[in-house]
Amino acid sequence: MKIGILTSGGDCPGLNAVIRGIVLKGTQVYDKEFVGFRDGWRGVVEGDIMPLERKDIQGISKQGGTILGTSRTNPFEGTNGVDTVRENMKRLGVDSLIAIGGEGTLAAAKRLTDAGIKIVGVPKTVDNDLSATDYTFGFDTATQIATDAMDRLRTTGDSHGRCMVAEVMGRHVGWIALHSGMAAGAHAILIPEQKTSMEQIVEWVTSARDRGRAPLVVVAEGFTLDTMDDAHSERGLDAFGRPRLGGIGDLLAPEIEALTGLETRSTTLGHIQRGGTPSAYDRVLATRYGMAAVDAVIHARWGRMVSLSGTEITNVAFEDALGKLNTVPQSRYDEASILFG
Ligand SMILES: Nc1ncnc2c1ncn2[C@@H]1O[C@H](COP(=O)(O)OP(=O)(O)OP(=O)(O)O)[C@@H](O)[C@H]1O
Ligand SMILES: O=P(O)(O)OC[C@H]1O[C@](O)(CO)[C@@H](O)[C@@H]1O
Ligand SMILES: [Mg+2]
Repeated sequence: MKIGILTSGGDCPGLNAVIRGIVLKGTQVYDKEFVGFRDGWRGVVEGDIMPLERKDIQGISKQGGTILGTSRTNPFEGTNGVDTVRENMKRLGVDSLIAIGGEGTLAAAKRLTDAGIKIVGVPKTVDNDLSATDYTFGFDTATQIATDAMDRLRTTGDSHGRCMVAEVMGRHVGWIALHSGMAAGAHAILIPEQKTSMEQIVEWVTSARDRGRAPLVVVAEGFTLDTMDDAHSERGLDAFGRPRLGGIGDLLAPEIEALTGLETRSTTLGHIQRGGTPSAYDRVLATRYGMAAVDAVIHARWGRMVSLSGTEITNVAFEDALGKLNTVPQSRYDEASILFG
């Protein structure tokens, strides 16, 4: 019987390194066979597979994206999800699945596991919003890309004496904003966990300006002002019916300019943060996750996700990873806020 691999949810750098780690250890150490399901749960529901032999994964750990493709397909929508998945797996000679994804993918994996499908999870997401693991792969690379972009925004901001607003990803949590903002020396970091007033933002911006600095404001896409009920969304719904975020930076910039008199520009980094080659850290973490996921399959650790604890790779039950999001703790925000203004 074969082991099936899928990548689901938003892509991120390091997915291919996980796939390579799984297939290399699985073929060389355990003599197992693998297939890849195309485009996340879509491939599982539609029985769309591609071969995954050793030759198929050569040299891919440095490649961004995922050779399997990904989607936000809901395996339970419009079909009798569990029966369809079970029948497809049986027909294709696939005994178990390794699902590489974020909290949404793993929530679907948990529902399938509860119904008897054999699944092991691997935590992926640039947002770093999964609990029960110290880090998800993809976060380090995204943070580095955002930091590089902010370094560039600062030189042009300095030249023109402008306030620069940099919008980064982070639907529910502000990890990318916090880390890239700290690394780039931002004068304000705005995250979903901390509603903030326009008055406070203006105070930070003017304080930096009055010291002769060109202020840098970093904002996560999921941030809300204290006057807003929901995160800013003007781009419709995603495949799972959730609002697509993005645009809060464009909303804030003219308000900052109007209230401070300081010329202000906004840049949304968007999917640039998810593209390109993974950092060395993410390649190593992803490869170790992949190899540990095969171990978990061999030891029948169904319904569990490999996770990073300190420097060790261990594994945790899906419910421990999914119970709550890995939000930025108040203490981390308070620590960073000493640097604002
Ligand atoms: N609670 C759930 N039950 C069943 N399926 C779900 C659930 N949550 C999400 N899914 C399915 O899994 C897909 C992937 O989830 P989602 O879009 O949240 O990405 P993710 O795996 O969290 O990764 P990322 O956040 O990095 O993009 C969703 O589009 C949806 O079809
Ligand atoms: O690629 P899409 O579907 O536009 O999704 C964007 C979302 O995916 C993420 O990159 C990862 O969950 C979020 O930060 C962002 O809100
Ligand atoms: Mg997610």
